Amino acid sequence: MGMPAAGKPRRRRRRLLPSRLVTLSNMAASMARTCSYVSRRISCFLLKRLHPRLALRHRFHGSAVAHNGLLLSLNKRGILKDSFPENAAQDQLPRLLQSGSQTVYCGFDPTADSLHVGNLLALIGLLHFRSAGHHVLAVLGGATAQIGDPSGKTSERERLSADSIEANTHSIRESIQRIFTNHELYFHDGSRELGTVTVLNNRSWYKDWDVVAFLSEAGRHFRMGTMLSRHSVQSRLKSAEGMSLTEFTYQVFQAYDFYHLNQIYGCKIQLGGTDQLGNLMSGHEFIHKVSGEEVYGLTLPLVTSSVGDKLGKTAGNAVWLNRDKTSPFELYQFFLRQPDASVEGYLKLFTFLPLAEVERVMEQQREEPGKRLAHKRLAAEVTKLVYGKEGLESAKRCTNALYQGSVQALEQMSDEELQELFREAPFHELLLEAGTTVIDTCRKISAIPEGPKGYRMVSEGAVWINHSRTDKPEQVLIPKLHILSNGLTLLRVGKRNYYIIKWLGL
Ligand SMILES: N[C@@H](Cc1ccc(O)cc1)C(=O)O
Repeated sequence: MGMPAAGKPRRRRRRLLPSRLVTLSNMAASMARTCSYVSRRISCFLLKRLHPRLALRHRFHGSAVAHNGLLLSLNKRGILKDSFPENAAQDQLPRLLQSGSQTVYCGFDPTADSLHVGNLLALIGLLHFRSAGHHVLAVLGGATAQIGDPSGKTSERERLSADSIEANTHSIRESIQRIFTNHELYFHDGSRELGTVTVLNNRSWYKDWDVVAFLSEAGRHFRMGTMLSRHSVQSRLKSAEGMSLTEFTYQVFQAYDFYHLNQIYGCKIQLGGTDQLGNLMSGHEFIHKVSGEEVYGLTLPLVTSSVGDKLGKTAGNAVWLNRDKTSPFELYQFFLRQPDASVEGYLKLFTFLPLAEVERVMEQQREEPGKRLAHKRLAAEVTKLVYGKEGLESAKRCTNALYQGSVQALEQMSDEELQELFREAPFHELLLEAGTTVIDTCRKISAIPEGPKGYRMVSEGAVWINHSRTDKPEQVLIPKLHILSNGLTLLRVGKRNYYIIKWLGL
């Protein structure tokens, strides 16, 4: 039997899954039935192995989950933008959330080797659902990254090799898991049972499909007119470059993902950025046609800086969520430096502080703006979520070493932290020769202009070594004072130009 034609009255229809998955999910479902008759224990064990989500749904059924007011609270924090179908956020969705634990998903295409702060809001959105007892699926688009989402892009992405997608998937999976773990460790008060989290890769379900079967079965439920009407398609069709068939089909894959997750995990809610609305709609329509299930899309706002730039993309320098690209110190500094006008909004979006606490922090900030308490709280909360307690300590240590003049913090820094600091300050390795002076050192690393001008800069007090002003150019470097016990010298010229010297041959 083929797929029923689109638009026919709804009834229970055959599942649109590649044969191996059909077998798996049918098996799981029939085992669920068997559970109630035969040995519950054994079957549930097998069921859980085959189909962990089904088993969890049983386990959470009836547990004290906090669904009430979740959407309201997300709305107050500014985390929600639109829902699809429109108005669902006022009516059907709150009812659905109150009826018991739901499964919510959000997808991330591994087109780079790390997520960036722009993706953080989607993860935080998932975590709010998790805190309220709902189950969370983070889907890595190992397959969809090969297609390339045209949403929000003005030109087609370069094709990514399978190897780089694989490597990207690996490091993004690590960061998502780290953030989920940090949330559980540091931001969960234990008063409620957290929902589960599962990280999936959509390659795992496309590898079972052959292309002809996929087009023949899933493809026929998509209408060209609707697909062409999507904003992501329209804007690209008008461009000189146009759009490839590959990109055009992207919405089919994301729609099918939602369908798959709905069938296998009972997932009824998908989160995505505002640019994802078209893809969410495609999923909703597809699922509705094929299985008659009602599902929902929720969009999160695009976070921009006070001057309208995409958050974290200022001056072409993205702020990443992997330590080898953006250190805890850099992430901390990024949030610390946000303009005053953005801080309250960011505290609501990027931290889990209760709104009353945000209000209190802002009150303190208004009383003593110079202390920048709100900025510090924001930076600390985000750094702890992304890099954990250790990461936050490291960020503070680096901040103290670099900006607060703490020699002790400088001496305590680990190699990793030093490397991370070197990303901000140039790093030089120099051989320590007998009689090396302050001016020799400054010249070797080109920290001062050549000739008498540079000499004058030192004697007039523009140069600081390990946080002490050093205005004697001919002074010979003294170990312990100018060279720290870890073989380092931190040199500053003027207010902001830092140089780090690692002395060799000590
Ligand atoms: N299209 C999404 C990523 C995504 C991938 C697969 C999905 O099933 C869902 C979302 C984006 O580019 O942000």
